Formats: sequence, C-alpha cells, structure tokens
Amino acid sequence: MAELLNVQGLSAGYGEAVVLHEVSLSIDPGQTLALLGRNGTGKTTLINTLAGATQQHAGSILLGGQVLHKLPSHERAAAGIGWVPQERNIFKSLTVHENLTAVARPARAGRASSPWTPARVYELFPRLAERKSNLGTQLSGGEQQMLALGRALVLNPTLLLLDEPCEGLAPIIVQELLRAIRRITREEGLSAIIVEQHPQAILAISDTAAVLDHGTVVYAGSARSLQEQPALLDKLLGVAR
Ligand SMILES: Nc1ncnc2c1ncn2[C@@H]1O[C@H](COP(=O)(O)OP(=O)(O)OP(=O)(O)O)[C@@H](O)[C@H]1O
Repeated sequence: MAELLNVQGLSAGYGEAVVLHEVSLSIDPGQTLALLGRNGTGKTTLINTLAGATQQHAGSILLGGQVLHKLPSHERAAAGIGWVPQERNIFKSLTVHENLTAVARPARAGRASSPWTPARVYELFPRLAERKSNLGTQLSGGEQQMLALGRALVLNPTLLLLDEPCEGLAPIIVQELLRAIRRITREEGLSAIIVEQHPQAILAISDTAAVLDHGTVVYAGSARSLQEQPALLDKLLGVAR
C-alpha cells in the first residue's frame, strides 16, 4: 500500500534554533499515529512543521506523493492537512456556524466516505448544534475544542494533526472527544497524528506510535506493542517506576 505521509530527515525549529533532528516517519492511509514524548521533546514542533508553521532546515515531507515542505501553511491545508493546533485558533468573534461555514471546502474526488459538512459536524457533536448561534467567546473549553476539530474536518483533509486535543478538559469531555476521534479515525478511516499527554488513552485508539526525545525519534512501531510493554513506555517517557 502506498504511504499517505512520508517524512524523511526532517530538521526544523525556530529561527536558527534547531529543535527536530533528522526525524523520519511514515503513515499508511487510514492509520492513526500516537506522537508521544516528555515535555519539551519537540512534539508540537513536529506537528507545526508538518503544518508549515516553523523554520524547516532540512528534509522532505510528502503527502500522498505531493511535496509539502515547499508549500506555505495555507496551501498545505488545500493539499489535505487538517491542523488542530494546541491553541485551538477558532474565530472567537464569529458564531459556531460561521466558524464552520467560513472554512468548509468540498471533498476531493474519489473519496470513499461521505464528505464532512457543518451538518455532519453537528451530528458528531450535538453540543455544537445547540450552540450554533453562540459566539466563539461564549463556548466552554471543551466546546471550543470540538469546534476546532469540526473546522479541521470541514476542510475534508486526508491527514488530521491533533495537538493535545484533551488538554485542560474535564474527564467527561475528554471521553466524549476521544469517542469522536475514534469514530473519525476508526469508522471513517481518516488518518491522524495525535499528540497526547495520556499515553494509554491515545495508544488504545492508534495503530502506530512514535516517541520523541530531544527532537529525535527514539521509538517507531506498533501502538499495541508499546502499550503491552509498560516498562519500555515508562522508560521512553522518563517516568520513574
Ligand atoms: N516559539 C518558539 N521559539 C523558540 N523555541 C521554542 C518555541 N516553541 C518551542 N520552543 C522550544 O522547542 C523545544 C520543543 O518544544 P515543543 O513545544 O515542540 O515540545 P513538546 O514536546 O510539544 O512539549 P509539551 O509536551 O510541553 O507541549 C523546547 O525546548 C521549547 O522550549
């Protein structure tokens, strides 16, 4: 099967500072990759680099065979990247519905599953349907995260980049979001890279995993295998046992 995402020798950072060192990874169509690592190891920098929001020094990024690393961020969205940054970046002065309709774009030709529309986002997150006319400023943290995810979905991407989607949210909302993410990836077959602080929850809904340390990949392999080796996982994440 042809890879969906192929990253080779990626070095990137901020200005002259290099944070990622020769990162290589790949994702097959329909697969979910859990991106793990201690604080400050470069997870957000890798997500932002794929989205075109850092200084890339070396390496290549191909999505479905298309060269991404030479494109500016907005053209990467058009090429199929659905980025949900850590800051969520919703338009706070627009309503929920305006946030969704402002960015919606038709699905690519040849797509197997139904395209994402604002109506399908409301079906995924009934809370957003109830808040349709509310401004972004009037939403809870969980609702903002649902809207940020909905906004990425209506771009009809081929690869979702989710940076700590559950950060700072109440456990009941985390469960709701994880269920939605599982539905999007498992049932709809959308590919995703997910950064999360709670490895077990995210490994359980991922096919593969990559662990970063000091900006380099120190584990790349099956999510289940990592889940079944808690001692290795703790070692890679620097957790004392
Ligand atoms: N805008 C920036 N300018 C300069 N350096 C930055 C910037 N953002 C992050 N860094 C540095 O890059 C390194 C990696 O940070 P990054 O946020 O990618 O890590 P992370 O693994 O996502 O951490 P966390 O789990 O805490 O979010 C850190 O040393 C950080 O200080």
